Amino acid sequence: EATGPATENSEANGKAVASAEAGSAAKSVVPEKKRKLPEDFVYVDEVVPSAKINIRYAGEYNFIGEKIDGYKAPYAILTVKAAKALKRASDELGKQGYGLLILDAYRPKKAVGQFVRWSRDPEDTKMKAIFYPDVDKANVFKLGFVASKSGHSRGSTVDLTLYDLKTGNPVDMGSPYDFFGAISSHGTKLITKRQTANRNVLKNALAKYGFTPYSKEWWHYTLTKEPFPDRYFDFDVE
Ligand SMILES: C[C@@H](N)C(=O)N[C@H](C)C(=O)O
Ligand SMILES: [Zn+2]
Repeated sequence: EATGPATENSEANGKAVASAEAGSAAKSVVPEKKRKLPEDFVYVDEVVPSAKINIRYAGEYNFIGEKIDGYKAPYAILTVKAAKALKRASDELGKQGYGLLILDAYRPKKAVGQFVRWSRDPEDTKMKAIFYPDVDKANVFKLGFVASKSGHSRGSTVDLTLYDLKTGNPVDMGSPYDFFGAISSHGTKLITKRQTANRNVLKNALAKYGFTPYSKEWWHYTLTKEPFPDRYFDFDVE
């Protein structure tokens, strides 16, 4: 049995998932979508209605422990092209009994700016025990766990996992979302065969519809033929 950090089904992550699922009860407090998105962008729930959405950076349960700049509401936004590809992957996964749980999508540049400022403050280790117990936060960029120019800001990168359509529970991927450590890499030997198989279900479906995985983070995928390969956007998520 692999040892390591708590998985998505564990108590720590259960809190986040519970809050995601409480999302339906709390819908009235989620601000109405108010932004006319830039051309070629779309709210993901309007293209992939079966997806659950729990945008961690719009709340406090994330590696910093604060709401992140530019996330004014917990919406997932992507380019139309990426959202449509995700819909095709989701339809295929649906036949295998899985739905998608989206944890981050388009990320404004100002959010990345906050990540950079956070990494330079050694005093602030509020979420270290949960998200980066074995890593010095000053090194999260160098180690590739966070990017100072993130694909997320180009609008065709998504962080996501699977949930079981029968139970509604997230699938066990062997390490929690945004756990910065070797156990989050594709191909790690630190997880069980079942957990590896679960990661591969997600990877194979997304690869089939044009997404490239990221070796260090099982949850992070970029549309290979992205429509804005050189543009980094900064409009708010709202
Ligand atoms: C921070 C994490 N969720 C992530 O997305 N990491 C990649 C490397 C990024 O910041 O683009
Ligand atoms: Zn990511």
